[in-house]
Amino acid sequence: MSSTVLGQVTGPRRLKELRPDRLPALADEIREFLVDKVCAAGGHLGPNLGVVELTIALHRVFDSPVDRIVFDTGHQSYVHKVLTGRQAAFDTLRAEGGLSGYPMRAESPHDHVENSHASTALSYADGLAKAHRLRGEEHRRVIAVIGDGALTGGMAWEALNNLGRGGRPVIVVLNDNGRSYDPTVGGLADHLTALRAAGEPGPNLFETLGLAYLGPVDGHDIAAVEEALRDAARLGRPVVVHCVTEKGRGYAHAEEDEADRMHGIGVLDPATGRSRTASSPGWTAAFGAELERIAAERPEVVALTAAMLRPVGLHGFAERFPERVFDVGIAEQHAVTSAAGLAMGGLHPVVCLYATFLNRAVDQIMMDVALHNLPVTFVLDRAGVTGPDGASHHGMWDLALLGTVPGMRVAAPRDTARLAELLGEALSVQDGPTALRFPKGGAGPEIPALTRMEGVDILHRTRSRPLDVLLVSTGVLAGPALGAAELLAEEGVGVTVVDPRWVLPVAPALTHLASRHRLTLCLEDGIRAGGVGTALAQACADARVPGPVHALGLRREFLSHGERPAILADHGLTARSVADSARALLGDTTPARTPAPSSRERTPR
Ligand SMILES: Cc1ncc(C[n+]2csc(CCOP(=O)(O)OP(=O)(O)O)c2C)c(N)n1
Ligand SMILES: CC(=O)[C@@H](O)[C@H](O)COP(=O)(O)O
Ligand SMILES: [Mg+2]
Repeated sequence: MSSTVLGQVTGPRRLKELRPDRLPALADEIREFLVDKVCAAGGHLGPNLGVVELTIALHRVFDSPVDRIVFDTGHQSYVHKVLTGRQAAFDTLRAEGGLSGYPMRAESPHDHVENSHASTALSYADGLAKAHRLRGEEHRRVIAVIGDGALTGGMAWEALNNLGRGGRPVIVVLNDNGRSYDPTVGGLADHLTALRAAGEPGPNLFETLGLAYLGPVDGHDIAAVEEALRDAARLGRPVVVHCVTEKGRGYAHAEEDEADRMHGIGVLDPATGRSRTASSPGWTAAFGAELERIAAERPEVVALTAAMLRPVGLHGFAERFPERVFDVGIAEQHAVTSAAGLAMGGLHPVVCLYATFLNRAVDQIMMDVALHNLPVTFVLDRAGVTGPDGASHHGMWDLALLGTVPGMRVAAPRDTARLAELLGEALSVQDGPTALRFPKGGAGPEIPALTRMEGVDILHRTRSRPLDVLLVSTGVLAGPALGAAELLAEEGVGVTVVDPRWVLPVAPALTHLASRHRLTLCLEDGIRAGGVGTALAQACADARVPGPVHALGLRREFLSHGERPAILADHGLTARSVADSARALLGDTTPARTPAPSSRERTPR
């Protein structure tokens, strides 16, 4: 028999067999395990340290997977995975082919929701409970675990509106640690603070909507949580069990982390809590610094975040201009339409999101901002392949989605110099929305242009060679494009590499340049279907450009977690793969001649 309590817990059944007096030791061992594994791999440490006792109680009271335990956002499901037989897999946490950092149905029947976008759990629970009723499976309980941050998302209240009236016995476990990254904002936060103080005269928000309310419960007292969960299950009606927890509990470096209680960490030294990886100045910091600089000169510039002030680089802005930054909670739809209001009121709002979370607010961008030609600028961090956060975190849809929005202009800087330039250009646009997108992490070296032609940067020309291939690179894919040009030039292939900077709508100069080359390839760190390459192909067809236009981008698939470079390579977005694609596709076209340079190319800057 294993010498540790944790070693004996190979699944929920063994957990249920443990004597209650063994549970504190189990909790301690789980915390030690989490610090060890998450510091080694990176991931969500603070959120999971906060739900150790809560998750133990959940799996002792309920009978997963017959009972369905649904985690909102899913970043706090590591303890759930430890207790459902996956301890050994934690050495592969968030690695390609390894354990996902979120529930993953292929990993376990105990996992249900893989989407890491917040505020969805109560809607899943509502649907599951309806299905159980209609299928005669009402013995299966439905438990949704939602954080106080996720509860600030509108979908959660749409679901509560239905749960309260429906009478279906859904158990909502509110994991209230008082924060998302920062302390949770808004009137709801104030209400929860009053409830946590165990004193809210009269019916609270949940009871007013028709749900029962049990709490506040000390979320770190296993017996108390078990009792509350059993009481909730006996009620046979929708109920909120309000558990008060502490994010980062039990690991001093997390508890003392003023920023975000080690919400999400890289590889750390567990003894010191310090990063083991050197981080180069990244895109996010460059954006934040430039926005601050511009805002100092332009009082009409304001900024919005959806509960991610520091992750999107706005903390400096907030310190300098506290009255001009708005944290709306995890509420991207509200953020966008509130920005429309700010713009209608004469300001120039900058809505700062991770690209993947833009998906949630496309209608608001389309019908609340673009329809009214409002000057709102969207800054999309983590655009393109992100990597370890997996399928619902890759920022791979923004180009295709924004390409459908009339009047939307989208820029993709190739380096931080262009980021500053394009942010300034975006904030000078007053007759419609603009968007700027850049990837996660470190920004590479500056890539200067040879010349600029009607806004399009010419990065490389193979002199005195036929105009065989036009490589249109978007954003940071300028690097692989230039690498491919070098490889092709060694084979006598004439290559021109251009960076349009403003990638949507298609720059007219691009169709002109395409008309002078045998083949055009467009590289994009986004889904190929409906992306920039598709738009360029359509523009070239409309302009009767003879040569073929091919989009090199991401396949229309949900991409699992892994490392960004490997995923890009798998999609043919490396210098060698691009050269191979060009060489193969050139074979299908007729050889070109070496024409004189076009009069449209201005003198080098
Ligand atoms: C729609 C959406 N926007 C933003 C995020 C980024 N995000 C991940 S976790 C998190 C905070 C969640 O806070 P809470 O629900 O209280 O959970 P806790 O981390 O406190 O356990 C945020 C904003 C997200 N996952 N989904
Ligand atoms: C769960 C969630 O949505 C965020 O915590 C996200 O994982 C952060 O991603 P970064 O680590 O790229 O900031
Ligand atoms: Mg929280």
